[in-house]
Amino acid sequence: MTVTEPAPSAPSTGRPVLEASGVTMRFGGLLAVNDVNLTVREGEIVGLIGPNGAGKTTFFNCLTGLYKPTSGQVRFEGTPLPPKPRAVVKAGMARTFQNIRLFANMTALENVMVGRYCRTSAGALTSVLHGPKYRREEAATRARAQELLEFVGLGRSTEHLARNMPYGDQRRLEIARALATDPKLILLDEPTAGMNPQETKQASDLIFKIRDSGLSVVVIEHDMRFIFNLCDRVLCLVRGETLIEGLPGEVQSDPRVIEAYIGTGEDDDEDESSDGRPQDGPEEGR
Ligand SMILES: Nc1ncnc2c1ncn2[C@@H]1O[C@H](COP(=O)(O)OP(=O)(O)OP(=O)(O)O)[C@@H](O)[C@H]1O
Repeated sequence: MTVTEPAPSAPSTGRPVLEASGVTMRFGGLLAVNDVNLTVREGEIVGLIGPNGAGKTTFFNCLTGLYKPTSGQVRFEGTPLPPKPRAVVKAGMARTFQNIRLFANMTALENVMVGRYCRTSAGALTSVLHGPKYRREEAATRARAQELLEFVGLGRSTEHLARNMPYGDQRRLEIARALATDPKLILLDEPTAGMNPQETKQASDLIFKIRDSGLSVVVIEHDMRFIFNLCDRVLCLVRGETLIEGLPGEVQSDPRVIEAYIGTGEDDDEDESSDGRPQDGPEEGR
């Protein structure tokens, strides 16, 4: 796992935005996440890595209110977060999903406008009557959505239907929609999955730009080069538990991390594909 470019410098010790303590999630007899702690500070980019089934997405789901953790607590800017997705978004936390979840038959602009509605105040009646308040808010929502599309590099695709957009653009559109909720923290679940190297580079540039605009970022990825070049800190989960949390260089060189991904060699017959590559290994620089 070698990295050619240096990792960005670690941010100053900003205020904690997100504090997860002792988060545990059990599905019947399966302990998917076990006593995981994570603090994300203002302006930080934190990476979450681990082999398939390590509990990364389950942990994200606990942070964003999709799952009520079996035990543990999630605090956002010092206040406990109720395990409800809407409350989490209102508090200032947005996310994207491993599998793209856009409104396929809506335009890029409409998709981003949908994300914006959690911050508008026009009630149902005002919306139906299309009164002046509704029209003012609608115009502001449209303008902000346009601005966000430009921010993510999709300024020329506003009227394209989401389903007709290239894969990398759809991922960027999802990020724009998440940004439309005015988050302080954004969680990205495998933002470069299926991307070619050029799209991956653009994704990393966009995440730096998001951080530079004042947000904190947590990102799940299997692409190790991407993670170690991007993040200020990295948390590695294995079988639902924290294996190590530290600076990218520390995590990258920890033999337990390498072992967790590629195994000790004892199970080679089971773990390797026919061409000898580990099936569940880190996808470096894909
Ligand atoms: N809703 C659920 N019900 C039961 N088991 C689940 C559920 N969601 C996840 N799991 C199990 O919890 C464990 C952790 O899964 P999770 O998807 O969080 O891992 P991951 O690290 O995100 O994996 P990947 O990198 O493959 O996306 C796995 O064993 C998975 O099968």
